Amino acid sequence: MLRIRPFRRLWLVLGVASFGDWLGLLATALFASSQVSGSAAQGAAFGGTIAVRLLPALLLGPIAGVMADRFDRRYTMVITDLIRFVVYLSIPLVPLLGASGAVTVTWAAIATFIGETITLIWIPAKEAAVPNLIPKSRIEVSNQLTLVTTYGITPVLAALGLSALTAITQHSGVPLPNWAEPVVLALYFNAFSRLATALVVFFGIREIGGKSPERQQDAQQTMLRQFADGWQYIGGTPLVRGLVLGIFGAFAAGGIVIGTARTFATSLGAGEAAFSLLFGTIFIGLAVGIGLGPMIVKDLSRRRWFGMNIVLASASVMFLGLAFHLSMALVGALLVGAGAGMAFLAGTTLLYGEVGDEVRGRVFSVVQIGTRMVLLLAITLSGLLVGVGSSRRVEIGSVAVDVSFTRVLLLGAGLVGVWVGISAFRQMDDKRGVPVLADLWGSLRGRPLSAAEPFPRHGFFVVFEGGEGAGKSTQVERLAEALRESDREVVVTREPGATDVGTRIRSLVLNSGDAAPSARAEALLYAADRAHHVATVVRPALARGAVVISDRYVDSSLAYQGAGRTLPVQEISWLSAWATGGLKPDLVVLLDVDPGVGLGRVDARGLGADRLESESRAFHDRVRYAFLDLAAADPKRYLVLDAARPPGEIADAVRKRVATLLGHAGPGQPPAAPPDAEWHEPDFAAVPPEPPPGGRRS
Ligand SMILES: Nc1ncnc2c1ncn2[C@@H]1O[C@H](COP(=O)(O)OP(=O)(O)OP(=O)(O)O)[C@@H](O)[C@H]1O
Ligand SMILES: Cc1cn([C@H]2C[C@H](O)[C@@H](COP(=O)(O)O)O2)c(=O)[nH]c1=O
Repeated sequence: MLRIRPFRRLWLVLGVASFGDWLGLLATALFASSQVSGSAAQGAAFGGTIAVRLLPALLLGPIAGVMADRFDRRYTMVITDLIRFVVYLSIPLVPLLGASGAVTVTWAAIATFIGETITLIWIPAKEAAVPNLIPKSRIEVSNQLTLVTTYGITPVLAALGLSALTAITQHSGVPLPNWAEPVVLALYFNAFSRLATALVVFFGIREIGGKSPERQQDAQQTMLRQFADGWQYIGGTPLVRGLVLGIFGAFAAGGIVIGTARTFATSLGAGEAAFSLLFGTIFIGLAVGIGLGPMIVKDLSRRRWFGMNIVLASASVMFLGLAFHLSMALVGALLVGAGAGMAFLAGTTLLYGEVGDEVRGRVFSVVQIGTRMVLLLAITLSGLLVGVGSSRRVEIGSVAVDVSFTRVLLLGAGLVGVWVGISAFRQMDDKRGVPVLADLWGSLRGRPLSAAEPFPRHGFFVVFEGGEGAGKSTQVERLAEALRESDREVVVTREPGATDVGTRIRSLVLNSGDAAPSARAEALLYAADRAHHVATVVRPALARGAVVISDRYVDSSLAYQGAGRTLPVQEISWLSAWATGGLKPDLVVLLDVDPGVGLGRVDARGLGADRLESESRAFHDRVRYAFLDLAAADPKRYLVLDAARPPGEIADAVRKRVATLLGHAGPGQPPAAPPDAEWHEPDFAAVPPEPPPGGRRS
């Protein structure tokens, strides 16, 4: 709790300063345009002042981050704020000293330029300092608060406040002295808000000061070396590189929509008002995404969420390209904003948490400058490109749509963004082996799936599945014999019952007489056996480089407890993913046999039937078709064989497939074709009533 206090103080003062900044931006532009006459000159003064605010990013950007990492951040923030106070205060004071309109405008532009340049040093120092003030678990909330305040509340308040003040003074009819004009008052507010920040940081947030030993050591290097190291760190750290590129991608998506919005609105047959609506909707989406996103997805992995949001924003840009009605376009714009906002929030939160203190200033400087540049470039380039080519009117039924280059641009940009998002997702996925949609759905419902456990996997994992008496044990032994002839270590195992714990579980589920577990308890018992089996037998063997051959694995639970007992299959899938830490087999050999034939073989052994073998024929039919459905959903991973064929033929087919998969990999080497990372999502909604077509088996 104590550690949060300084941050609260900082947040409050940053809110006021941000309000001052927005007020200053609007006021300086209005002030400059009010000093000259003629609409052209006023337009140039207004636009020029805003452009001047973006220019310093290009010039000072590269060294701003180095300064934030090199010097004491508290002093950096205080000194830069004091300079800004003086510079901003000078803007309304110059005309009071009798300067002409032209001199005043020129000075307003120069002062804005200096102020913005100084801001570029202040922001990385602040961004780098914030994570040192708050516990890691609170970073997202505080980041959320800061983003909403900076980009949502304060710009709106500034615009409303300024226009309200102007309206009141205009309607009152009382002539005001120059120094009390609303715009001038706003400029004073902007200047004094910087003074307030400097004082609070200096006297109230001393925690920002000082340097870690790593930063002290880094400061021995030249600034050029530190600058080069910063770029090397960003380029050479996959997570940081992915995050930075992803954030740029999200801003590019927003920029393209803004740049094309005017032409796009016209192509929808709507006018200026539609443009403003689209523009405003993006910002509403942004605020909604940043404000509500974390509450909705709850504990979903932020790395995954980041990639998902880039995909959401980009897919929404594509949707915009296809929209033929304003209502569709508004939905698209809302989703673009929400996706971009959530991606920005997740990305910056991850950066706060993952990037070390000694290099944080440089990373945030790149993010800050890069996003400005990308936004500016995307708006300008897309604004220029929309003029290319002519548009055609296409009629689809009763709807007429203008097919223009704007739409092509939106579709193309969206497609590239989707690709970037998927790549980012793949690069930084921390839950490999956990199905994406199930994970998302689970998180929305408050039950996120845990991440796949990383481990050095050098071996090969084959699983035999099938109904009762299909011949699994027979084929497991045959394959093991064949593989043992090579130099490989072969581990033969089974579920349930491969361990001491498993033996007890096996007798509980299969031979418990009248004390039979309920369906859910049964599912949990199989999962418990599996968790222990994977942790103590399968993973260690795979880590050693062995070939592990298991008689039954996860699919048995999906088929028996899911389809057989009719428990929700997705929940059984979650349970298994959790129990196994996301471990999937490289190959599943499914021995498919008519339950009548299989149970007949079991009967012929004369050992009696266990609890599951004694289930109804309908139960075993459901199990059979569930296995076949699982294989059909992921054909690359499965080898489906007709278990009525002679054992020797089946063994040959299995041996061949295993040899192909092991390829030329020697003992202790991973298989030639590494398995993909995710569980397929079973869907047993429709169990086929008739026997499977022969084509599904080899
Ligand atoms: N392809 C086959 N054709 C005919 N009989 C077979 C075939 N494969 C195995 N059998 C016989 O069927 C019986 C069951 O075989 P096996 O124990 O290998 O099956 P299983 O699938 O492991 O059975 P369970 O479901 O009980 O674990 C055994 O008596 C075995 O000799
Ligand atoms: C792993 C697993 C197994 N079962 C059932 C399937 C069989 O009836 C028995 C196992 O015995 P077998 O000797 O391998 O035939 O248990 C299940 O219902 N769920 C599972 O996850």
